Amino acid sequence: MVSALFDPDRWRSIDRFDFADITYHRATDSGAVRIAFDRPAVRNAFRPKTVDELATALDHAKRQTDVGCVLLTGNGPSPKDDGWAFCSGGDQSVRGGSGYEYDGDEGDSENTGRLHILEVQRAIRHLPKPVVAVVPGWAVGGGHSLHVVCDLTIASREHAKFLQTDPDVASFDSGFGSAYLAKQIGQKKAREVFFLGKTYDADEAAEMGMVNEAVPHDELESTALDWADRINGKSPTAIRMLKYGFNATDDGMVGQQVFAGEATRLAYMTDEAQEGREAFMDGRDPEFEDVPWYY
Ligand SMILES: CC(C)(COP(=O)(O)OP(=O)(O)OC[C@H]1O[C@@H](n2cnc3c(N)ncnc32)[C@H](O)[C@@H]1OP(=O)(O)O)[C@@H](O)C(=O)NCCC(=O)NCCSC(=O)CCC(=O)c1ccccc1C(=O)O
Repeated sequence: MVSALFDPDRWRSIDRFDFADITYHRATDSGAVRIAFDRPAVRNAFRPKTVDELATALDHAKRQTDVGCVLLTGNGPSPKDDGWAFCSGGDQSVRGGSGYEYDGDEGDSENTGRLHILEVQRAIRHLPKPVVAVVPGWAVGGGHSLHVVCDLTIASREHAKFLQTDPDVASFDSGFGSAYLAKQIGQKKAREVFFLGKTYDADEAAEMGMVNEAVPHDELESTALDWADRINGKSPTAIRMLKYGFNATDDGMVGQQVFAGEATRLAYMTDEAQEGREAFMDGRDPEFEDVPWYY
């Protein structure tokens, strides 16, 4: 069993990868993929191997031109105590002096500590399609930050719990996990999340503005798939440009670069751009006289 909330009739496994810490599935009847943390015994904490696998799955999902939505979730419940989790952040048992450490020779170079969950945050942020955090239980520490950076969050009314423990374990996500959270729920509330470390349920998190909707636990994944279907019914170009437009105001020159890159792609699709390229290849001056100066 992948997860108690997983409907095997609606997903097929993507077998080309040999993942140990995550599961990766493609929806049978919609343009969605499901990436799930698969370490329920430790509340789906991530170790460097988990982060590598996440990055690989996200990159694969990015390249699927018939996939318009990524669902990121956590499998469960825990075989130890039936507890549910989205993700409890970095696995503290493998945290070394300079970051999270690979087990033995898992890493491909020197076993220096890694903090590359931040690269996964950026991958989610820059993915040219929405990523939905599907939260069946605890979202804690770096797991909380992941839900924050996702485009949408849907949460189990019965089991989802949101908690920031970063300052308890002397960690600090001073990027998306906190500063972007403040854009979602306001400065006072975001500071409360980090400075007081209170636990919020799904309804409270929705009220605060960091969760889009709290739904019954049993309906969590089917509702998430409904959202994916809604997204897939819309214009891929419009959704992509909207995502990058939402990002751009907070992402500085990188946000502008990503947005401008997609604008360039659209421009490349015009006769005007074809003329520029063909003129260069023909060794002649380009003829732009017929191109209107749109207003
Ligand atoms: C998640 C809890 C609140 C759940 O509590 P509870 O339901 O009572 O369950 P427990 O009995 O505590 O846990 C069950 C079982 O799981 C193990 N476990 C849980 N979380 C972790 C974890 N993160 N690492 C390792 N193991 C974990 C727990 O030990 C139990 O094991 P048993 O063998 O059964 O006893 C609660 O568990 C909890 O508070 N967990 C710790 C949460 C935490 O502090 N996470 C780390 C925050 S820091 C972080 O995530 C850094 C991320 C990062 O890489 C980063 C890097 C650079 C800049 C920023 C960041 C960033 O923050 O993103």
